[in-house]
Amino acid sequence: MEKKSCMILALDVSDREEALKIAEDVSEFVDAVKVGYPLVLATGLGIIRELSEFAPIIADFKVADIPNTNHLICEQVFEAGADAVIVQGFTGRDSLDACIEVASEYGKDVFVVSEMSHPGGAEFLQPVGEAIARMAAQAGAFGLVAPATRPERVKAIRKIIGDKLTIISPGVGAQGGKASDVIAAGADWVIVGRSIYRADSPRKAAREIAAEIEAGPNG
Ligand SMILES: O=C1C[C@H](C(=O)O)N([C@@H]2O[C@H](COP(=O)(O)O)[C@@H](O)[C@H]2O)C(=O)N1
Repeated sequence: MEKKSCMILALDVSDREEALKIAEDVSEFVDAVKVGYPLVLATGLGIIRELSEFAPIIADFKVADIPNTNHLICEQVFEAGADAVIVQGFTGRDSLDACIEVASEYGKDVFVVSEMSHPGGAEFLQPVGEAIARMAAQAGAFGLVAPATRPERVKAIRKIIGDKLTIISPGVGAQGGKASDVIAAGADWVIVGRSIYRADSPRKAAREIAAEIEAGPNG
């Protein structure tokens, strides 16, 4: 993923035409589009290849099963044309290895969820987030998902992994996180959904957030 705007669009809409229109309208301001269950369950897996015309696609399926099932899921994800997949890390090293093995066969990337951005993310996952980050680095993952709502956690995780892994951070805007703050804390990309796709003009919203990132936290 080429870093231009440091922004990833979370395209959590459920209409195919709307998804394609928004992706086209904001494509110059985002470095990738994250597609998850809301859009895929509504429109089918083919949307991944359709959207890949506009940007690299991160398939956010939070893959979290036994190694064999993880292997089978990741094969389908990359066959569908995704450039990366988001997996959970709490299932342990063998399950993560299965995802990374498939990704390397396809020349694609794996992002591992270390900690989550919502309030419940502090209950069970945050206490083991740093251990998951270490495991992901040792396993050869491409990157981590870490919360833009807790920039201090991003800073702590960045300290652990150094520049070995890429950090993508959701939770900007609708969840209260600030894009420039979490980039300053050590994230490489922010993931933005509702603040863009619910805006009257998604293109204008994306341009404004990209400008905020460019200007920095004190800009
Ligand atoms: O901890 C996480 C993991 C997960 C992810 O990115 O993997 N996300 C996703 O990031 C997007 C934020 O959307 P919005 O809040 O900007 O509308 C949604 O697609 C969420 O599913 C989080 O929000 N927090």
